[in-house]
Amino acid sequence: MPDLNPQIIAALLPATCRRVFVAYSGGLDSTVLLDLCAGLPSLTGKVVAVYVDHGLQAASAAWGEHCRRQAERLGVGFQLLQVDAQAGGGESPEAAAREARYRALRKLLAVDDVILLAQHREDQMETLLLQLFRGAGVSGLAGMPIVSVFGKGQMLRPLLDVGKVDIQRYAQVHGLQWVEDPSNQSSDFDRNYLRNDILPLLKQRWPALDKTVARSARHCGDAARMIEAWAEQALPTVFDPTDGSFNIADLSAFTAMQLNCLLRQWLGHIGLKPPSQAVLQTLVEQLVGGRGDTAAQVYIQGSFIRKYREKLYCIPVHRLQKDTQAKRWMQEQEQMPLSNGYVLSRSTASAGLSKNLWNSAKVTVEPRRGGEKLKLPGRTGHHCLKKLYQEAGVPPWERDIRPLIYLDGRLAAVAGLWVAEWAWLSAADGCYQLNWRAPESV
Ligand SMILES: Nc1ncnc2c1ncn2[C@@H]1O[C@H](COP(=O)(O)OP(=O)(O)OP(=O)(O)O)[C@@H](O)[C@H]1O
Repeated sequence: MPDLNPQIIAALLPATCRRVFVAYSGGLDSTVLLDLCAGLPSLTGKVVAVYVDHGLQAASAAWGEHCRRQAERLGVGFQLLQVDAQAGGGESPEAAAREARYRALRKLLAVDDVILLAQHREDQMETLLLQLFRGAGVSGLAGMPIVSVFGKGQMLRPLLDVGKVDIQRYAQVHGLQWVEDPSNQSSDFDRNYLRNDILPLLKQRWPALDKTVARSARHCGDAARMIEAWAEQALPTVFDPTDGSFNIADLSAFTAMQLNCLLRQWLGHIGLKPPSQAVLQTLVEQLVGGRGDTAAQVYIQGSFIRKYREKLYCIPVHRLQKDTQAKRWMQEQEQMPLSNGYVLSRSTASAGLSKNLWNSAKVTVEPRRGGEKLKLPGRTGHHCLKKLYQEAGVPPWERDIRPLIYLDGRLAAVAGLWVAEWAWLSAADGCYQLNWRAPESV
C-alpha cells in the first residue's frame, strides 16, 4: 500500500466536479479525509466541510465548534447542519441518526457536486459482517460502494480500501487534532460491539481479515450488479410505465427466483426500499399466486400493493383516502389540490367540457356516492358509473377516489375520464380537459 496521499481523492473526482463537500464529524477518519482534500491544489475554493449536529449528545455543539475552527485553519469552507435525529418506533438510534444525516446532506448537493465520506476498510468489514448476521443477500453483502448516486450529485468514499492503521499513521505524521466520541466505546450498539469486542479476537487469528472480507464484498458487488443488470433488462416485459403497474398475466418465462428479482426491481423502480424476503414471499403468495381476490393487499413501507385484472399496483396509503367533502372549484382556479394528495387541473383542449358552460355555472367537485349515471357523447342511453368504470378497467380502489365534477349540481364529468354529453363540446380552444393526477409518480 503506497503512503496515504491526496492523489487517492484526485483519482476519484469527476472532471466536472463543482463543489466537494466533506462529511466531517470531527473524528479521526474524517479529519484525515478533510486534510487530504485541503492538500489538493486543484480543489482550492471548492472544499466545504459539513458537520451534522444530531443534537443527541451534550458535547455535539462543542464538536461543531471544533470542526469550524479546523476548517478555518485549513482554509476550507464550513457548514453546520442541525438535524432532528430522534428514533421513531422500531428504529435503532444509529439508523435514525444516519437517516437524518443523509437526508440533510442529500439536500446540499446540486448536479456536479460530490460529498466525501470517510469510511475505511475496517468499516467496510463491519458493514459486511452486520449484513451477514441479518441474513442479507448479495447486494447487502456488497457493503458500501466507493461511488454512488446521492441526491442530485454523487457520494464518494475514497478511503474505503485504506486500512485504519494507515489513517492513524497519517494523522500522527501530520499532527492532526480530532475529537473522540465516547459513544464509540459503548458496546450497546451492534457495530461497536463487533468493533470493540469481537473483531480484535478474530484479527488475532486472521490478521488480514479486513482485506479478505473487503474482497468478498467486491465479489458480492459484482454479482449484485449482474443481477441488477439482468433485472433492468427484463423489467420492461412486465412493467407498464403508463400506470406504474406490474403485469402478472404471463410470467411463464421466469423462474421463481427471477420473479423475486423482478418484483424487487419493480419496487425499487417505483421508489420503495428493497423489501425483506418475507414481504416478497407474501406478495407472491397472496397476489401473484392468489386467484381473483380483489380485496387482497400487501402493506409495504407506507403503501399497499393491490391486484386488479392481472396487474399489481402500488398505492401510497394516503392516496386511498376518499375526499368526502364537496368543494367549490372557482372558475379562475387552474389547479385544485385535494386532501388525499391528488391534484385536479384544467387545460384548454379542442374537445371536452364546454368553456362557456364552465364559466357560467357553479362548479363543484364531489366524491362518488353511488348510483350516479352518465350519458356519454356518441353512446345511447345512460350508464351507471360502475359499469363505465368496469368497461374502462379502472381499478376498484380508484373508483371511490376519482372526483366527479358538477356544473350547477348536475354531473358533468369524471376527472380525467369522461364528459357528459350535455356538457361536451368539440371546438378549437373552446373546451377544457379535466386532469386528475398524483403529485409525484408512485
Ligand atoms: N456528525 C457528522 N457530521 C458529518 N459527517 C459525519 C457525521 N458523522 C459521521 N459522518 C460521516 O460519515 C462517516 C461514517 O460515520 P461513522 O459514524 O462511521 O464515523 P465516525 O466514527 O463518527 O467519524 P470519523 O469517520 O470522522 O472518525 C464519517 O466518516 C463521516 O464522513
